[in-house]
Amino acid sequence: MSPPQENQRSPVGGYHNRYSPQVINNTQYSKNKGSIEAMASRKPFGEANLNIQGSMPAKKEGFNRVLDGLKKRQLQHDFKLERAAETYEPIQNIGSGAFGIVCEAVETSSDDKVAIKKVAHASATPTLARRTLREIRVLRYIDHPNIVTLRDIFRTQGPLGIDVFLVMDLMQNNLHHIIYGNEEPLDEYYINQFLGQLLRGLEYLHVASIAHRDLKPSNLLVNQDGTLRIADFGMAKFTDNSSKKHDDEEHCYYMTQHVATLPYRAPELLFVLPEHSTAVDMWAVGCIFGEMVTRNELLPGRSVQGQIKMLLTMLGHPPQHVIDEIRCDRTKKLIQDFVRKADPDWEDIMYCKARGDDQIVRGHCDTIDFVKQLFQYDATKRISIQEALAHSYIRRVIEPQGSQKKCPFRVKKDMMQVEDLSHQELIEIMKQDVRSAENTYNEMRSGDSTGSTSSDSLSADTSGEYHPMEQHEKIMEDVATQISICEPSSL
Ligand SMILES: Nc1ncnc2c1ncn2[C@@H]1O[C@H](COP(=O)(O)OP(=O)(O)OP(=O)(O)O)[C@@H](O)[C@H]1O
Repeated sequence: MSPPQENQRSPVGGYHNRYSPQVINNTQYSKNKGSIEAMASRKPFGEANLNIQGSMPAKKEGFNRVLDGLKKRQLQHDFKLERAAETYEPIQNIGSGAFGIVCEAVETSSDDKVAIKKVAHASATPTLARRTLREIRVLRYIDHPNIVTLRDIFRTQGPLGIDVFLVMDLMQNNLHHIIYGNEEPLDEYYINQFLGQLLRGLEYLHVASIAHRDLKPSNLLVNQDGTLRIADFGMAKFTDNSSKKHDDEEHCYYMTQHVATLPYRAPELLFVLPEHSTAVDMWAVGCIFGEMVTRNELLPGRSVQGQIKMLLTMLGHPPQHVIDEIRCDRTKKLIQDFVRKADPDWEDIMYCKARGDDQIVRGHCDTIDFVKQLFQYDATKRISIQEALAHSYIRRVIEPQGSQKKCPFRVKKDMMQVEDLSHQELIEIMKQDVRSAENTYNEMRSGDSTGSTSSDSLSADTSGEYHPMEQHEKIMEDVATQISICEPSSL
């Protein structure tokens, strides 16, 4: 059966489900060819056989009609766009997470396909408001080929507060589906390409001291041409010394609320260590890389305690100085009482997890060393993004790129502010941000290139008791003194 075409009607009615488990065509699979020469002999990446196939069984017509009707009603219920209904027409639900529902839609003026993420009642709790503001503030000024593109923001008034809608470029799939959508492990070529793009997207963020903090395969979106973009910035955070007091609170939060996805959670979050930074993402990179190679989660814990035991079993004990820093007595005791295991043999771990088919790791010292460096218990010893990009394994398998654009300085400043706001302030600033973004995007759509910036719009609105712009500027001043970086052009 030939693969369904994009937007072809599927046997069950509605559009072909491009989000069902997908397949990488392995016709180009060639074991042990990880070098740049081997990559060069392949088709250009844009033409690669990254085939997307539907896997929905045919169902009876009547049943399908009912099902379609129900889905349509659910979509209409979830995506009441109010004024924005003139601009966007929702087509189908394509994904949901703990905080958002995402639909595919068409921008009526351009016929472009977009993804709309709805964060329902975003103002209802401080956690939701902070998550939403973080996502808005990271994505608004970011422009990078490996980070999802935000096209528009708007809000509606829902029964439990504000519903915020983020409109993004539509991506066709996510890495989770791609890893598990095939019987065979992922082609080594794609593993390296995905890893390279993930590292480049992270470099852009980490250089600006922004940690994503929720990296996992389902948050890495992938298109048919193999482009990978990092998505879901609800946990993203500016990480420097000045945010330590919040880290303390968040460590407890992590322990109790299970915010970040456990199998990708770094030990400093899991063990309640005093500090964490962009290094948490590098641990997750190790987990994602291992998962691409083995088609199995490397550290699949299902509870905080289970995850800690999983680490101890697979990776052995943390060094004593790391244990000494743990402030949660229960965690400390759990680790101290746990039977000591030998240090990990990464070749064996990958081999065992891959059920004996790990062509990428077997016999490659540099790959093993790369993995070891990512799984350092001590975050200060863990490989940084720059070290990872300079590592011999990465240099062997990924073509070097020229110098990258810098993340705008305003993103750092805006992100810093998010962590200091009370619930009420979060709501006010979120409204301000959405309003100013709406203006900017509307002006861009209507071709007005003199569109006001966020600061213009914010300062224009000074009604009411609370003055976010004053607060904003004060924090900017503080940040400017705290961070000794001078980038006047991006201010
Ligand atoms: N731009 C996009 N294009 C296509 N699909 C997308 C896009 N953005 C998100 N998705 C899909 O929607 C799903 C949910 O989105 P997202 O992860 O942002 O929501 P969330 O509630 O914040 O998730 P989580 O529970 O991981 O925190 C994703 O796994 C992805 O498959």
